[in-house]
Amino acid sequence: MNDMNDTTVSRPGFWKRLTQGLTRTASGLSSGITDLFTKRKLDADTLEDLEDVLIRADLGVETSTRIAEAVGKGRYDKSIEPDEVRALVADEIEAVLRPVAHPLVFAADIKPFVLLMVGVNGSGKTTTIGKLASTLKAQGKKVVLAAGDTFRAAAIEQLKVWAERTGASIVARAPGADAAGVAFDGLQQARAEGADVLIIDTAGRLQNRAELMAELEKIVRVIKKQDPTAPHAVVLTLDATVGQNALQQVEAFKRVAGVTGLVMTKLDGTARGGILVAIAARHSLPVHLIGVGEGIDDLQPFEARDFARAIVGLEG
Ligand SMILES: Nc1nc2c(ncn2[C@@H]2O[C@H](COP(=O)(O)OP(=O)(O)OP(=O)(O)O)[C@@H](O)[C@H]2O)c(=O)[nH]1
Repeated sequence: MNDMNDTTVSRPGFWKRLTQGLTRTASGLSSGITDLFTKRKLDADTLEDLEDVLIRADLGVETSTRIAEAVGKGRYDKSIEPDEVRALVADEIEAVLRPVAHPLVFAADIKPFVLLMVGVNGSGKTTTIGKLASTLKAQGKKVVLAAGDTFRAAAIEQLKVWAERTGASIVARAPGADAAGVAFDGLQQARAEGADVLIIDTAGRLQNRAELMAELEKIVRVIKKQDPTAPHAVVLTLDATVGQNALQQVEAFKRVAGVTGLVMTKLDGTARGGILVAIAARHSLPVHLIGVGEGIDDLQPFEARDFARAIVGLEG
């Protein structure tokens, strides 16, 4: 089995990118906690304020309430250091995230392993495909990319660039072509080449949900004609900056495409990175990777403890 945790980035480099990327969320949470617990006792009021700080970072009402309760347990009317509160909050967040932190595993006994990438336009699908393709190539795997976002010429071009960069094969047709046809050809080529992994890009026009649904369903149908067990993974990319809207996207793509795991990008672009915690609490879907910056190296394996500590501004 191969997973995406085979990272060449060193631990200090990884931690630096993560904390830098999460600065906006961390400073909101960290200073919120400092303001609340400096020279103040822990009581119902401070806990309510703590809950508000957590909700403002988009952790969701339910999770925020639970965390505030856990922090308060056995500590009423005592003074408590902000750092202790940060540590308690981080522990609670880690407990929510630990069950969902799973690397994307490409089972070696499935050949080709078919990965369907879904997500709205601009959510980071292409960057994720590039990252996965280069990691797989570095592991000596043979990869085929299928340019199934036939709606936009730029999407096809971008994927071609990634194929060139990583040495993956690519199957593409002209803009406007049938996406399911591209997926079908992609699987055929992957089989003919004896490829290990086929990654299929798809369009993400959520504004036309009926059409998108029909297109994704058709892609899945034609893939199954060649391999009834495929797709073996359906990964949804989510842009963290859309906030609560991300929860609706998860619902929609779960229904349409049977999502098996998530990648959350652009956590560096928001002070509300707690949305990942809200999604984890609500959907229990595996989170494979997180994006904390523009570069491909900013797309990192998702580690529950590191994320939990980084978003409250604690050291690793
Ligand atoms: N700041 C930041 N930018 C990111 C991150 N991930 C992706 N991006 C940028 O977001 C933009 C969209 O990413 P793409 O990978 O092209 O997204 P896509 O979903 O394929 O988008 P389309 O090709 O437009 O459908 C690009 O400019 C990326 O560089 C991230 O974690 N942080």
